[in-house]
Amino acid sequence: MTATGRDRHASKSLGSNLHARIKQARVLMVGAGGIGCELLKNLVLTGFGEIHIVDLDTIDLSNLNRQFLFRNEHIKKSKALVAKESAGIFNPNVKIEAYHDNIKDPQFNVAWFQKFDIVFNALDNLEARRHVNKMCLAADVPLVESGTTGFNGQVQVIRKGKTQCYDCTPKDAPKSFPVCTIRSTPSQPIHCIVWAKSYLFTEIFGTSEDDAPELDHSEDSENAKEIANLRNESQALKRIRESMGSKEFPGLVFNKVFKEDIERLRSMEDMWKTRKAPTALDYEDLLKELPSVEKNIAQKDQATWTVAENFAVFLDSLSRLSNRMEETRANADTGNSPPILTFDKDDADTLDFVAASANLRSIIFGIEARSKFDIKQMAGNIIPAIATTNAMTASICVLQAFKVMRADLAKDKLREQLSEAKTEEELIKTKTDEEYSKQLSKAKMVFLAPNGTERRVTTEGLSRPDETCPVCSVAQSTIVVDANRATLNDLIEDLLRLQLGYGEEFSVNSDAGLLYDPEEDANLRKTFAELGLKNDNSITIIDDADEGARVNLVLHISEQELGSEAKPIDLTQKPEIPLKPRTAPAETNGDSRPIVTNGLTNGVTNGATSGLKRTADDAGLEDELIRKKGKVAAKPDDDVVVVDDANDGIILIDDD
Ligand SMILES: Nc1ncnc2c1ncn2[C@@H]1O[C@H](COP(=O)(O)OP(=O)(O)OP(=O)(O)O)[C@@H](O)[C@H]1O
Ligand SMILES: [Zn+2]
Repeated sequence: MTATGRDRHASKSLGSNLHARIKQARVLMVGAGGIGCELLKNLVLTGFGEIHIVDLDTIDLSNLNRQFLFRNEHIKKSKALVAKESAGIFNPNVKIEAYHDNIKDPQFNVAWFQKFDIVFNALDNLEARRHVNKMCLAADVPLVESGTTGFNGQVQVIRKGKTQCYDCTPKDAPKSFPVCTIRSTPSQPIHCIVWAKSYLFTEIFGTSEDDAPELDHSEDSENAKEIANLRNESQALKRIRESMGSKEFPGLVFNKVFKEDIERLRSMEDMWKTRKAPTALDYEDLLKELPSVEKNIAQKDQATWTVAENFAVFLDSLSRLSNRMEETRANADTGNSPPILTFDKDDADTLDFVAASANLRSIIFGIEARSKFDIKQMAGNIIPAIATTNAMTASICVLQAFKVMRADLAKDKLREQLSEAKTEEELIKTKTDEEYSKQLSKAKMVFLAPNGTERRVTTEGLSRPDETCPVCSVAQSTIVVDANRATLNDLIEDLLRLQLGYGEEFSVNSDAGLLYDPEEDANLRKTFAELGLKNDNSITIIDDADEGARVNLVLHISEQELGSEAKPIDLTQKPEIPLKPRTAPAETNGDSRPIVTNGLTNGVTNGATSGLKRTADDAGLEDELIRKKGKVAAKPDDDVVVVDDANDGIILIDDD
């Protein structure tokens, strides 16, 4: 298709104004995985002028079934760079920049985010989502946040000061299990799988179970003694680890965890009054059965293995992993931290070990064994990623972005008209802001959820920011600092007291902790450099005044050498710092108060370990979907809005 042909159709569909804006837009897409590949295709084909892609990962075989920009020959190459190459071919008019980096890297600072008209998140973990949310708030750039889990999907438009941010609604921490259930009283296959993955595997090949998020170590007086016993067991296992590589090693490990520990547990008779007591396994007996086991049993991943088969896979994978540890150790440079292995559902050696160990434990406790295939899903916490869910979600992201851009357009147009009419600047600000809110209220929170046997798209108006949200209900500004000259006292006296009118009761905090409060004045004479405050760091001012306290103020540091006659520290722009809300409106948290309250009909607005697959838990999706489903299901979904203004385009992009 020629460029003009391409433009003609897009312009007709979207309207010439929006289309022109899209062609000039510079957008950022964070994550080039399942949603990202679909989204990039949409952005490129729509004709967004300049697209920047950030992804830290390389392409894996398991990505190819749904991340259609990647092919076999791309395995191990950068996702961002390959996505750029593949999608670039779709539309030569679009400029694409790719970064094979972590979005949390310091090069992607607030000033860098400010270059974009809109940001799209296509991520798979809470931490990165939270980071981009914060950066977009600091840079005052609209964010389209999205996530999918199986058949469920969600898209949310986030705009500073207008809508809820990603952190306005609490997100659940990943599921964890009490340590005693995992270590002493398992009753389900998942308990044995978590034991194999987060305890046995990590004690032998990793660091320590203390790091495993799936294990809840909180003690109460009743289980304190058992937890102490379990610690001793772990210590004993650590000692066995030292004999890795020796002939005795497999027998020592097996006897420890499948015999001695089980016999100790069994001897605690009280525990087994209401439960079936475990039965230890015998290493020597099982060795005798080995010759009868098929050689390629580990490949039969759909079958439920017998005790002997599990034993065979256990020994074989233990030996494969031990050899790998030995090799890593031999190749490691001196001075490095000790070599460790980490569980990866796609790493056959680690999966075989976890599957066989989990099943041996299940057999001991009279729990049904599972196939390796099932265990892979459960250990990887996997809800299968569904290509069509990603595709639908990615298309909704773009439709929502259109609405955000239309709000910008409307605001600019009104500003132009008011300026021509020589309207006062203050009034222009109020009017254009109202217009922006009104237009933005057409954007929606969109849910994709299976509803009975039918899959449906449902929407909900966006809510106003939560006034108690610690992330978005703060004031922000940037300060220029000559770090070798500016002292903490300059910040406090000149900037906070004189320019911003702070009183006596406030504190200054950095990521490292408290820098100043009325009782802590030891740092006053220190310079920013001496305090370790650098470019792109931020400090938070917490107002503790009894009366009229203002919300927290976050100041981003822009380090610059300022001439000796210039002030060593200054604000780039005077921030507006609203008062803290008087009462915490906890009961309104998560409701959908419209972002505009002036009687609009479609009210509303405002308000989903890298490399690991997204789960409902860490994507923070499932609860929210369940919470909303009942409410939105009743909405009629046959509202059709036909727009046929030449400048507004003819396709239907409204979904309310
Ligand atoms: N901090 C980060 N910086 C940059 N990219 C990130 C960051 N965290 C996650 N990502 C990227 O976000 C993408 C999310 O995509 P997706 O959810 O499809 O995961 P995936 O790893 O590609 O596939 P799988 O579903 O097998 O986990 C991944 O490509 C991942 O590398
Ligand atoms: Zn918030």
